[in-house]
Amino acid sequence: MPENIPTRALRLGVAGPVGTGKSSLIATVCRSLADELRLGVITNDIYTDEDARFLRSAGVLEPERIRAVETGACPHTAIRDDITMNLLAAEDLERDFAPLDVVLIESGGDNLTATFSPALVDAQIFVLDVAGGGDVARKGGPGIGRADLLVVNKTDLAPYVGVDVPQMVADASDARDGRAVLALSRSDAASVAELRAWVLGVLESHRRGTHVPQDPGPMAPHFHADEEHPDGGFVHSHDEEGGHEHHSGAPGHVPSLSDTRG
Ligand SMILES: Nc1nc2c(ncn2[C@@H]2O[C@H](COP(=O)(O)OP(=O)(O)OP(=O)(O)O)[C@@H](O)[C@H]2O)c(=O)[nH]1
Repeated sequence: MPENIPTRALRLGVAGPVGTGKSSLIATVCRSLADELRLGVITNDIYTDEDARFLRSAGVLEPERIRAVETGACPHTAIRDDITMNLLAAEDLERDFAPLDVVLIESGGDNLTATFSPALVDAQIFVLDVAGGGDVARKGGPGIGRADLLVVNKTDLAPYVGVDVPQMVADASDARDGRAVLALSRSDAASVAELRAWVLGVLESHRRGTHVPQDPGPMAPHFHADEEHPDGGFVHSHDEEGGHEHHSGAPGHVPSLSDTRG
């Protein structure tokens, strides 16, 4: 019998580039599970509560169960390096609606390689879509390679964008050493049923105390444009321990210790 059976809700992260369908996937999960599970949602946006408002207007949960975290800057930082705002939001939601079964946390969607800290979520889904191109899955990165589930979303659009879905799924499976990949469209009931079954499976092992949160690893160094910065922006890198640094310089600039901005 495992000793650490959790008493709190399963926290499930949903990450992926802008517009790949994270909010819609959360709406789909809520629609398919709201009758049998007690759910809550937290969204992350830089300056707005746009995603929370979308989900509230979709009517998939009571509006009060959907909370927005406004990160102010670098939304990936709020799910990886300094997770305080999200942890407080999750704890508040769990206290206000106790007991909850699952809290879904949507990332800000600002970067292809953003991942959640395993200190914030128990499991994470990384969402790509076919409209981003069939070769995206081959490019790898921590979310694509090591999230608990990779979703290849909007498969209904594949014929219009010339993407071979089975090939994209096979490429993704290769990049993931066999970890789970799901081809999804919100209009394809069979794929929605697979997503639902996956969430229930993770919840079951979370409740048994046998689920072990995995760290996909830190995101790749990337450039933040900033008009007021003398170099036009700065390079943002994350280390294995979850810290992060800002360095002066344009894209391609190799930072040295002396130009670390902290
Ligand atoms: N055809 C099709 N469109 C979809 C599907 N899922 C989402 N979309 C559309 O894709 C667009 C982006 O969806 P969102 O759910 O807002 O994507 P997101 O990743 O949350 O976007 P950000 O929060 O801005 O990063 C919207 O126009 C959705 O209606 C799908 O399965 N099929």
